[in-house]
Amino acid sequence: ASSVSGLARPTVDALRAKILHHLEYTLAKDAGHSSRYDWRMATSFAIRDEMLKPWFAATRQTYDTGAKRVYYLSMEFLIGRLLEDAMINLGLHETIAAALAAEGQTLSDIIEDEPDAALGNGGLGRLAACFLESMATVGVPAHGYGIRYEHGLFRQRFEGGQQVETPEDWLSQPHPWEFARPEAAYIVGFKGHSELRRGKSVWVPGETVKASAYDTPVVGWQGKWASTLRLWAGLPTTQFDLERFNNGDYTAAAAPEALARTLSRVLYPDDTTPAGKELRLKQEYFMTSAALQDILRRYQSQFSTLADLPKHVAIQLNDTHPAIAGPELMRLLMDQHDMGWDEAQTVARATLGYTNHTLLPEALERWSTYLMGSVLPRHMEIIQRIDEDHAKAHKRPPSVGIVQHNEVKMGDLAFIMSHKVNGVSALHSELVKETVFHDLHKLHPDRITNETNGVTPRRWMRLSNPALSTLLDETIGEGWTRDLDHLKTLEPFAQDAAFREKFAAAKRANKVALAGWVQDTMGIDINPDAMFDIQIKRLHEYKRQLLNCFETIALWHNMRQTPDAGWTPRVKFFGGKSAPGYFVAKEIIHLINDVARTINADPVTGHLLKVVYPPNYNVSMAQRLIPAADLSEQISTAGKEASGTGNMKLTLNGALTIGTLDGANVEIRDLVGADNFFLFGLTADGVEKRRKNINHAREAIEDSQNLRDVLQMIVEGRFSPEEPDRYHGLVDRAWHHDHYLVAADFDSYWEAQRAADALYRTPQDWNRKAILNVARSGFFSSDRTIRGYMADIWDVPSALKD
Ligand SMILES: CCc1ccc([C@H](C)CC(=O)N[C@@H]2O[C@H](CO)[C@@H](O)[C@H](O)[C@H]2O)cc1
Repeated sequence: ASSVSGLARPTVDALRAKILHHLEYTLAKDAGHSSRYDWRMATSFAIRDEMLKPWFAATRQTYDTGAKRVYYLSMEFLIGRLLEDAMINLGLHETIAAALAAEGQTLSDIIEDEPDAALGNGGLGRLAACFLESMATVGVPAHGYGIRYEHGLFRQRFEGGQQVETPEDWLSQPHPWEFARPEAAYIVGFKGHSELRRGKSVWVPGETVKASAYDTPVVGWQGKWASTLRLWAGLPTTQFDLERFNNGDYTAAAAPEALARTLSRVLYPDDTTPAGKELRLKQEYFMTSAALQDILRRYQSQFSTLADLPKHVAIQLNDTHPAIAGPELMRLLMDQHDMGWDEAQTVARATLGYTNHTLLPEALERWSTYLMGSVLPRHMEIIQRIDEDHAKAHKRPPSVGIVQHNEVKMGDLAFIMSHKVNGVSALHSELVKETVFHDLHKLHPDRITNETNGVTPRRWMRLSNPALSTLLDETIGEGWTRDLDHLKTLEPFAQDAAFREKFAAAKRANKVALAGWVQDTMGIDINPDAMFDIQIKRLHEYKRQLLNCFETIALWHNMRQTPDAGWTPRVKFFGGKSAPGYFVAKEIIHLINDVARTINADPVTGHLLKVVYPPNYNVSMAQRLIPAADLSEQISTAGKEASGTGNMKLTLNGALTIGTLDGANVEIRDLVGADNFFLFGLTADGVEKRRKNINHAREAIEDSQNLRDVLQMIVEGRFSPEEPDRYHGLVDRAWHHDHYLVAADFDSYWEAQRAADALYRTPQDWNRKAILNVARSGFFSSDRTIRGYMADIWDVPSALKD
């Protein structure tokens, strides 16, 4: 296989010299007086130097060949740490470890010292990060465009069991993986008005900022190719106002700077309900406009005819957050490049693709026409006219329309301005056709397609789970890292007792490591032979952490009554942040922590059940928890989780799933086999039907002794003796406003959990099923997902010749 760089790997001594070089010449530190930070930075710069080769080569080849480019526009990139990922993809992990050891440094300590780049909320942001790495591995000439937030997703800590947020400040230390690109800067306007000049609309912005670029290379597996993540920072367009400063009006003097920086100051921490704030709309336009200006500048440096843009450029919108791209691309083509209306619309539509990641009505962005009209007056004009064109071209039912009830529906705008729209799992894409875009689907029956999500096996297996990865390499060779379908060859080993032993040993080693970390960081003693039952994801009612919490209480209650009944010991892990303003989710966090405090202090069940909720769940913590999981909790109300990606990561790391027929759970179960999956609960259709019975919760509770006991204990303050009525609201909602059918699914969930208990007591059967889960989940590689986008949406070939 030819790699663009095709260069030999540096030796231990060469890398050791490089690290010492950077320590001395880049950090101006002498090895004897260097902190862990210094060693991390020097090591990062040494690795970064190795990333430049494939990066330059990929960039050069793309220019030389005039290859079609892919641009991924996203308000979020949940990257995590980069040092170890870069080492793994460059095949330098052992080499660096040896080089550092020779200098008395421990690689794992240096890796731990790196802050997560938490530039995202959850699934959508992490998917974007996995896609960048997969595009670099598959060989797609790709750029990601986003915002260089000074503050990523908030830090979570618990005070009295309640979530408290503090600002995240990953940039308080220099970030070694970015290159400032001050030459790549664009003016972005806001407000003002648009006027007709010689029959042409011209926008006169009321305020402007400068978007300045920072580039981070993302190398693929074996350093054969690389993609670029370009993040924009806000800078003032006006000079520092010295005169005002000299007149002592310091704040006014600094105002332009402050205003500009607010655009890239902080990530909005909502992952379902749009904040609907003006600053958020400005952030979305800021990122999108800078990206499109940069894309057209690069395009025109290679090609002359803008009408051919769709032949050479594919732009993917990561949800509606960059949906202003439709009107903005048309504005640039018309107002700055004199293209006609119809041609500009056709060119834009042929270039754009839109991915929908949620069906939750409250998550669909709608901007008031007033706000859109005041912040982006020219775009409001263009949106109106796009809507009129669409109305003229299609006999539309009243429900269809971008502008309705004084709101701009960004979903409809993205749909109408894209040549392809996709959902993120087979079930979700069908539900998108039947619900959120039902009428538009009728008008454009071939526009919606499906691209089931995936995850990168480099970070989520080879990096996170070296124990399993080494076992796979020894058993089926290491080809799986580039082509995850190779896992299929593992299938026969499920029947091999010796292999099952080794597989179980790898899992147990990860569980022992996690138990040590839980002891060190939380002082909780957990048994590594207990079943590690893990639910890690953002806190949201539809994800039903509450159902898991209710089952935990019921299990504890039953264990207490018959502690010697041969219960399967369990450790329940929870991990996840709630949006700061999401009161109900924060109450669920409080209850889980109150339940954990009570159960973990109970001597009767101490050896049978523990509940662990480490604060500040993030990418790096996921990498620590997932390899140690036995049971993966994917228990959302059917029809609500668009796909899920944690479910894929846990399956690929040998966990069995307990889940509903929702999102990608459906495809996981189809591939791993129904008898290797703990299914429970209503289907998406079943949910709609059951909801029609307004007493569905009360009836279910009255039918379930277990659930009634649980609610009784909670309402009595069993878990909040210091405030017995703390959860009266929560219990009332469980009886009367159980929108996500926690009660209706409780008993079947309980049964499924007991089935998991029983299987866990027969390790041979458990491990055989776990091995089959790994062997049959190669489909969930984000490389396969990217190849789907390349074929179905972007029409882009790989730049790598195999
Ligand atoms: C504007 C507020 C906001 C911010 C983010 C979002 C995202 C769409 C929420 C999200 O992360 N969705 C998740 O996307 C994953 C990747 O496709 C899916 O696997 C998850 O099922 C979906 O919830 C919605 C609304």
